[in-house]
Order: sequence, then structure tokens, then C-alpha cells
Amino acid sequence: MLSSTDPFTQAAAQYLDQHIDVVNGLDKPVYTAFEVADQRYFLSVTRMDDSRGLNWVIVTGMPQATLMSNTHTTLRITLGITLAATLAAMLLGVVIARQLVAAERRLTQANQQLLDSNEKLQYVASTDNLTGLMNRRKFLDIAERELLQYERYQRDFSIILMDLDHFKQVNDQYGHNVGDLVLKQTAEILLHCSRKQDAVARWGGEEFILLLPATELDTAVLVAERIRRSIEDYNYESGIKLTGSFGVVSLARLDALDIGALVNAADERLYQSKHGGRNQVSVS
Ligand SMILES: Nc1nc2c(ncn2[C@@H]2O[C@H](COP(=O)(O)OP(=O)(O)OP(=O)(O)O)[C@@H](O)[C@H]2O)c(=O)[nH]1
Repeated sequence: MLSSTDPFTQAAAQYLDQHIDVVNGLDKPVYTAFEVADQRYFLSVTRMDDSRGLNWVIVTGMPQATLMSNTHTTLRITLGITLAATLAAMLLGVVIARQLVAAERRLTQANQQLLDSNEKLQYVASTDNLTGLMNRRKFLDIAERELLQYERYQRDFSIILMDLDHFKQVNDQYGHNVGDLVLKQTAEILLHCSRKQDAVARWGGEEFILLLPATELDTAVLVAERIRRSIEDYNYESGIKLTGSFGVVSLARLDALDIGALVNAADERLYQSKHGGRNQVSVS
């Protein structure tokens, strides 16, 4: 019935012959395998009826070696693509991670620089550049805060206003640079005579101001006296001797809920000291 000498065709024909009953009853493809002359074949058999009523049996087959080689090639390509994709993804991940780390480092540095400049700006805005003491603006900030504390808790505080006596003569006699040095030395005396929590500021020129928190008038007068004596005893630059005049007030005694009024009252007492002969502390 079949004239082909091809072993696969022969084997397929033989298979169909032996299984013709099974093939006739097929409603879906079947797959099978067999060996012919030490060669293993895979076979797929599909039955089909066409529109003219003819019955067809479609047989496709392939030697195992060819099938395996095709499968291996497909597998190798799939594996190759997967490996390449994984490596590319890892590489991309590493590049992105490095970029992120670098960006974060730059952001942290910029943040730090901003904080540093902000700190410097605040320092410059609140410091007297000759003496290093706080300036008038910073002092007034602190005084306003103390005033709030007084309003809420009735915590009294005192102010000492001090002016060096005849300071003009220092400048005239020794020059402005020595005058500057004397002002710096005075600032050191004030810091030395006060507590850490006291606000010590340069009010302007050769005038200084102190705010003593939680300090009543009597204690503030003692502090002012201690400063007065220290200035009197101090040997300034070039052997200069100086004195200072003081005005002292406390908030509770004045009952003035206004820093301006408080400083004005201290200034009036300072004026009394000047007119009373200088080198003294005036209270009322
Ligand atoms: N070297 C120096 N002198 C200053 C500074 N600020 C103000 N002065 C000087 O301080 C002097 C103040 O003089 P006056 O206001 O007459 O006061 P005084 O000589 O201390 O006299 P009394 O206050 O009346 O005892 C002036 O000569 C100002 O030029 C400063 O930053 N450095």
C-alpha cells in the first residue's frame, strides 16, 4: 500500500495500520513514540473530516534527536535572554542605587551648609562684633521673654545699666585702638562678675547692660557693686585706670510692663550716678 522506503514513513504507516481502530475513533490529536532502526521517533496523529465528507488522518513526526536539538536551542535562547535581562536589571539597580546615595549625600551636605550659614547669620545678627557680647537687639529679645515670664509667674528680674566714666579721655590720650581694647576688657570683667544665666550686652558706645533673671533689686545692687569694684581695681591696657557709673532697677519695684520704660528708669539712675560724682551705683 505504501511505496516509500523512508524508515520513518514506513514506521508511521505501520503504526496507523496497527492502530486504525483507535485512529478512526480519535476526537483529538494523540502523541506517541516508537523506535525504528535504533532511531527513536515522536509522532502526532490527528483525524479530520473535510466538507466533502472525506476522512483525513494527518501524521506528523520527528526524530528524537531533531526534537531535542530544537528544544535545547529554544531553552538556550530562553536562558540566555533571562540571564541577560537579570544582569541588566542588576546593573541598572546598582547604577540607580549609587545615584540615589550620591544625591542623598549632596542633599545632606547642602542641608548642613544651610544650617551652618543660618547659625552664622544668627550669631552675626545677635552679637556685638567688637566685644563678642550680645547686642542690643538680642538683649531686647531676651528681656521681652523675661517680661512674659513675669506676667505669667510673677518672676521678678533686674536690670543694671553701666557706663564707663570719662572714656573719651582714653580715646583722646591713647588712641581709638586702645579704647577698643579697654571696651573688650570691660566686657570680660562683666562676664566674670555675672552668672551664666544673666544676659550681658553692649548697649552702645561705652555703655553696657545686664539682665539678671529671677533676681530682686537688693541682689542686683550687690552684683552692680561687685562690678563697680572690679572695674575700679582693674589694671587696663597701658596701665589705664577707670571707673564706671551704674543705674539699677527691678521690674517688681517699678511695676512697668514695658522694657523701654524699664531701661529708661535704669538710665535715669545712671544719670544720678554720673551727677553724684561717678564711680557709684544708684537705685532710686
Ligand atoms: N574706642 C572706642 N570708642 C568708642 C566706641 N564707641 C564709643 N566710643 C567713644 O566713647 C566716648 C564716649 O564719650 P562721652 O559720651 O563723652 O562719655 P565719657 O567720656 O565716658 O564721659 P562720661 O560718660 O560723662 O563719664 C566717645 O569718645 C566715643 O567716641 C568704640 O566702639 N570704640
